[in-house]
Amino acid sequence: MKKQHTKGLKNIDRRDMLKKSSLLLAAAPFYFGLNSCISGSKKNLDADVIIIGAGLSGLNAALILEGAGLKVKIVEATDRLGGRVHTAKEKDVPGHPELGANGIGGGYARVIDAAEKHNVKIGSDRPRTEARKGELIYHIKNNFILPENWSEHSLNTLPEGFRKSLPAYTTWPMFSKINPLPPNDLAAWRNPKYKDWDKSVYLVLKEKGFSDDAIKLCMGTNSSYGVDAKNISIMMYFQILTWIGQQTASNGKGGAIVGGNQRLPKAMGAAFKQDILLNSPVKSISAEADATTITLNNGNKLRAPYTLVTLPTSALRHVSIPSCSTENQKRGFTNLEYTPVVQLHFVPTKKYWEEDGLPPSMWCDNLAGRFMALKNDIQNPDKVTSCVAFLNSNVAIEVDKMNRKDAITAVTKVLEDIRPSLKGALRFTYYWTWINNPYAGGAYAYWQPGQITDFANHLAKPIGRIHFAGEHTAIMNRGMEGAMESGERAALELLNLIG
Ligand SMILES: Cc1cc2nc3c(=O)[nH]c(=O)nc-3n(C[C@H](O)[C@H](O)[C@H](O)COP(=O)(O)OP(=O)(O)OC[C@H]3O[C@@H](n4cnc5c(N)ncnc54)[C@H](O)[C@@H]3O)c2cc1C
Repeated sequence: MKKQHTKGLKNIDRRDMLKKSSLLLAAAPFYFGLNSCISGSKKNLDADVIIIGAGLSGLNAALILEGAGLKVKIVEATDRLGGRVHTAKEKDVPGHPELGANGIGGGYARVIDAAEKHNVKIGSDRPRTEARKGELIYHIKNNFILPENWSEHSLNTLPEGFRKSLPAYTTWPMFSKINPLPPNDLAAWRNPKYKDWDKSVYLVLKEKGFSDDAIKLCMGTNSSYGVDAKNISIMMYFQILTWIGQQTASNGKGGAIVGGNQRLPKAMGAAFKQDILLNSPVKSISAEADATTITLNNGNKLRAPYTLVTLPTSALRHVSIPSCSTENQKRGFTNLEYTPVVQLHFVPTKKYWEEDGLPPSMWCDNLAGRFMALKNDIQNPDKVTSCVAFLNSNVAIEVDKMNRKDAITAVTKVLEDIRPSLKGALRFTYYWTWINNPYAGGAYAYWQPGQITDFANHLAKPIGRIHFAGEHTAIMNRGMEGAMESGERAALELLNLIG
């Protein structure tokens, strides 16, 4: 019997890819292999394909190519697999919250299939990076505001018709109402037909009567995407909404990997039988007529007929590559930015929320960001295991510019100033930045006005024998599923060429 998650989304966007891949894989033993299929000089080749980056996109591509009989080598800059899937170690933060990807959608067909195949369990009871319902208070312009008091509060500057919605959720229903994309066409966001919508969220909110103050509150404070309303395209929100609609329609069971999402890339890495070079940052990639050469920071070189690059553009900017295939691609590699995220983790040493009677978690318009009391002990679901100051957008950038010690001092001071019960109630445990990190450069790609029209369809264009994958090149999906989709697309692209 087919499992629930094999219905829905998977049928929409995987049908063609899988048809193609099953034909190719069936033919694999006869056609693939270093000596049978690579033209040109075969001397000094280290693999058929070198894959740079051991995130989900690189690992998925590697397993598909290995399954087709190719010799594949993965080269990874850091000492671990998973990239932006990164679970905190229990010794660093009790409850091991996710530092990177958190939720797995019910329609994440590839992620769910991979979890099943590699024997990691997806549980609906997941460690969280957000507060539970009823456990959050807003802290705006130095005032505590309970969600139930927001609609009538004097600091509520939202226009009529929006006043009842909380700042973090105000714009979504309206964006949903004006979303021009067809609900079943997950690729439509890149269709030039809709290019007039590739404009800033700011412009749209102004047209709807939002003041600058209200826009800053809703889109420039703890914003999950980008930095502020002026530098984000509303088309990206339409894409997210269309995709979420499909995720919901799939009726699948999502959640998170039991024991931490990082178990998935770890299991995928264990299933891959060939070499994975860790601690091996790549510094340059060059392409000749019949081969590609990658040079590591330590000077070592590897050669293969094809290289697949899975780095976010922010990390790729540190790597020297040949000229782009188009000017649009060059602009994309240069300008596509990643959402700023910094996290400071603490362990509560007393129940500060009982002392002042306020909810334990706070949504703040200052350096404390989203301060969340996390309950990540599945055996003991009411226990606050740790707290995180989850900083997005401008506050993340501000804190990231400080040295680590000053950042911890500054955020702790703000927390203690706004909420005296936190004085002496927090033991700092762990600091993590996705910004000041040469191998990430931010959490996930966000599209600025005009960028989707300019280069979304160019980012994945091969430069000679160098191919590209990664979440930012995904067409139908986002996040982890987008990474898996892109790895699959790139692997099939290579198999088509090599076969
Ligand atoms: C805070 C946060 C929250 C998120 N929440 C969610 C969520 O709830 N749900 C969801 O689906 N997704 C979420 N995501 C997004 C998701 O994690 C990513 O989209 C996905 O993991 C990206 O995979 P990737 O393979 O494309 O890139 P990456 O995982 O970034 O892989 C690229 C790899 O390349 C390596 N690398 C970089 N430079 C070099 C170099 N020079 N040489 C060699 N290797 C290099 C990196 O170390 C990395 O391992 C979140 C991400 C973050 C950071």
